[in-house]
Amino acid sequence: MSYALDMVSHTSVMPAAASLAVLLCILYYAVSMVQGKRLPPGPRRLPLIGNAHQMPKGHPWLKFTEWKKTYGNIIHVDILGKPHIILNSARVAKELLDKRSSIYSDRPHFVFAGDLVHYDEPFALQPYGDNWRRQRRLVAQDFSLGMTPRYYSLQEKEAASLVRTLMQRPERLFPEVKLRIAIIIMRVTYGYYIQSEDDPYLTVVLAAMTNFSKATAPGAFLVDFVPALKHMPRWMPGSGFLKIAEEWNKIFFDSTMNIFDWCKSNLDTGKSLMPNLCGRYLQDANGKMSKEDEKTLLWGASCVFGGGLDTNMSSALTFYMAMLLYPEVQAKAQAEIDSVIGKDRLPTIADKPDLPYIRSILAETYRWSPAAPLGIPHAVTQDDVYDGYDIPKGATILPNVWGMLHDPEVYPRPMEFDPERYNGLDSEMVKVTSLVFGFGRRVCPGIYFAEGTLFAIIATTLATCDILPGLDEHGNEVLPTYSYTPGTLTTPEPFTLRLKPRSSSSLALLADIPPTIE
Ligand code: HEM
Repeated sequence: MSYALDMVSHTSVMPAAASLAVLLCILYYAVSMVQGKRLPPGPRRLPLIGNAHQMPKGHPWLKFTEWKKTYGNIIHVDILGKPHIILNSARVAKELLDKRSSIYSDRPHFVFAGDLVHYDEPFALQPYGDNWRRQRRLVAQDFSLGMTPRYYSLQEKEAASLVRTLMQRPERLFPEVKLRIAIIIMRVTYGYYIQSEDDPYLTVVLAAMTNFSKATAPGAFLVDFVPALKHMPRWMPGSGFLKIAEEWNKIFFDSTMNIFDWCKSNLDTGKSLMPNLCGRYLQDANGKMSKEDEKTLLWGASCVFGGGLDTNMSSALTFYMAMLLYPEVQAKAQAEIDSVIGKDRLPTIADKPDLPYIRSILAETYRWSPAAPLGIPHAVTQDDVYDGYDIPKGATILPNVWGMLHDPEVYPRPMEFDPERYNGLDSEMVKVTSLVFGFGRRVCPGIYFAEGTLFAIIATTLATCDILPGLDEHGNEVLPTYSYTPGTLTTPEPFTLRLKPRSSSSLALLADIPPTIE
């Protein structure tokens, strides 16, 4: 969200005068389009660049939350002529994004990431329309509430493996959480079992995700502000970004196609483990899937990794961080598990209805630090009016989910991690999940699946271990601070922990879970 002033990257330099002229024309046009409208209030704009200079680089949700005091629940900012509407209240977000979802379900258009690298082939970034709908249906069906129990045992096994490894090698906290979540996702999407961090099917998809962050980093590519540049001849100085786009496009296509092809060709050999998303639809088609349907499945499936990895990882790490900072919460959770489940077995995901305090910890994890603090931006497809304000067609809509979940009037002492604020009531917890997983027709299709993975990690860790702070070189305990990476998806900054087995029987229970290779 820190568009503008740093926008001319080293990758997209072109003759300055020409680009400036094009930019000015576009800005003039864009500004004249919104003139005469009664836009929501917002910080004072400068000519042409609008509010670009005020957009915070790191954690814009904090600034937007602060702006709420001055401008209120619905704020307009102009970034180089592009209108952005920030929603600071859950009520307004729901009224627009849920109730008016027929016009608020588009995505902003990315020129570099979308038109050039084609990251908008998967439905998560597809414009609202038939293609989006067809892909989404396949994924949403496979991860619907009724379908996710098929994956419980996998999620439980991987949670146990995670805990076993972290007991021995706590320094692997971040990479191990990532690996275990990646294993789960690859297995349920393609039937493929990642063997190690160096697995080429994994490394290529991680490379594609890294490039995606760079490609969508606000201001990284001038072509996003001057779309005509995408037609630049390749011999012209400053066209280097076209070469980058081509390279990243290849990595992205490889990351999507190779594993899909593996799944397709290993259905009959039995190596592609069932059930899995692609395998299921391919098997149902019995070799007669049309090219078009195959393409829909290919791109739809590719969203699972992109949508599920960093988000789940962020929440799992937030949980560990919270347990270090709130040992009393940890102790209560362990007491609940001991009294409901006992010590003769590990809790399972199916035990969730009987463990309200663990459910509250999960809800509080989402609330305390939502993985996507500003959700994923929507765009509006036609002019609209709300509360007397004009919302122009094409505006980017940014729900400030972090701000909504840290509103002291709704959540007193919002920076405290306090699972008791829900009184064990699912009706209160759902108010959190109904924001954290997004809105309207775009709501996250992986919500039940994500909850399974996180519940398994939380319950297995608490049942078997005490979660203790890491030690510095002098043997002193080091507590983490609430500090998060910048970006659309945010993750805790590195911290350390130790997992101490609660008893020999908890070690034995973990040891009883078969090794993760199936
Ligand atoms: C803690 C875990 C997760 C969180 C917090 C989360 C959050 C979100 C959010 C905020 C959105 C944007 C919704 C909107 O546009 O309003 C989203 C979309 C999406 N999520 Fe998740 N997600 C999580 C896990 C997953 C998982 C496990 C999957 C795998 C199936 C997944 C797949 C997707 C997809 C494909 C979209 C795009 C939906 C669309 O554009 O139609 N997510 N998620």
